[in-house]
Amino acid sequence: MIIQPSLSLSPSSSAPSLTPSHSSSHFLANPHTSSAASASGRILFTNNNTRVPHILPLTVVPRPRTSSAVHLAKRWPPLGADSMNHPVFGQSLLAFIGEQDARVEEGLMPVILHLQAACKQIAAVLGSPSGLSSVTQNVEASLEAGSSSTRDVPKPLDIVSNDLLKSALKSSGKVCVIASEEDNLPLWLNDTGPYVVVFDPLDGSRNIDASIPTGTIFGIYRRLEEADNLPTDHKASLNVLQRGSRQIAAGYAIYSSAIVLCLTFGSGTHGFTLDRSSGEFLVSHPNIRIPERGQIYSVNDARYFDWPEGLRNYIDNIRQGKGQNPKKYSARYICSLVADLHRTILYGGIAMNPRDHLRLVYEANPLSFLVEQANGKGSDGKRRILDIQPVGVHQRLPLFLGSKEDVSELESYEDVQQLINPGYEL
Ligand SMILES: O=P(O)(O)OC[C@H]1O[C@](O)(COP(=O)(O)O)[C@@H](O)[C@@H]1O
Repeated sequence: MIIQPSLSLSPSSSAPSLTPSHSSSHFLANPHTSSAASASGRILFTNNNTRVPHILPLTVVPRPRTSSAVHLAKRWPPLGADSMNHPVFGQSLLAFIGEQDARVEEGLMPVILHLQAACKQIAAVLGSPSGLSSVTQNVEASLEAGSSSTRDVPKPLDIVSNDLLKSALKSSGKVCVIASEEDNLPLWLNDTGPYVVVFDPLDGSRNIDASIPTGTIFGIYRRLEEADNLPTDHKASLNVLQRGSRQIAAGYAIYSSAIVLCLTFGSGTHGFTLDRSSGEFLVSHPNIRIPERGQIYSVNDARYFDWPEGLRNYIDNIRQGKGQNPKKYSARYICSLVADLHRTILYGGIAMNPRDHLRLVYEANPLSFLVEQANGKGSDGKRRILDIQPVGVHQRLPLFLGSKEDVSELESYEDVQQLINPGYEL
């Protein structure tokens, strides 16, 4: 069985197409297309004044078993025999969350399934020529903003991704409130949805024009029933500003040479790779364990001279093999948080941004929860991320994620948070 969104294509459409006017995009559906095409999220956008794309409720469609697991095994030789011999290797996401006892509470399943459908749709748009046509628009947007930096200018694909996720979460019927990086305020959806979802629709989008990997990040909480009788604005804030330790699930999707969805439901972290032939996410990285210690650090070290002494000493030491690990570390920095973290989760080491830049609510908290569930550690350099009480939806902080021993060693230098934050141009 697979679950697919009851949506599809205009009969004439075989590839996603994004009109130049992203703000009026509309998602068209045709129930007669093949399930693989639907599940891979082929999308047609047209200009018709409808801002939020429509995603209809999910339905279950029978599907014969395929040899997808065999293809996956060929694709991931570095995982080794352990992962591939794991009993859930190659299982579909639906089977994984549906068949494993108590892995996911029943009410949460529609939320996860709508989220994964939205991620497939985002991936489809990102991978389409019309998605790439946003390059021109980005340049124009930058010029309009009177700056060479596009940091604060949302790109068309940020907005499209945001709209897809919002529509998906709304359609699930299970979400009372959402908070997105792209929206100033939380959005109250309904009074009875048992879940709260926070998300960054498209992290790393400054890289998009060069086809560098990007990602979607999300965290899920239970609705605070004790706030039910408060005014909407108030209860919306309280619900989205819960401590990260209260998350019941979190995930990210990385859009790269493979599209991988990493999820935790509070008991381990698992990776699912999109099988393009069937359009399904299949278990490819069961029960990920970050190595206790790695040999890679990831940071924008052009900022070295703005760093405090503790951080400079730490990086100087691990580069030279003078840290707790006698091996010399290598540097890797993509400047795309999800991609830098995904590598760190698989290979070990530490990924960081020491300045107040990344967002607590929808970046640091979900990623820390995933990392902890994979045996790693998430810190702001002084405190466990998941213990910090958020005070604002878009609150920023320094972030250090990765192998337990590497993050603990970093913390032992104490003075590791970059306090100078001039706002860099690139
Ligand atoms: O400029 P820096 O400090 O290297 O920051 C890069 C980080 O910013 C991000 O691009 C996120 O920034 P935005 O949320 O402003 O897009 C991350 O993906 C990346 O890790």
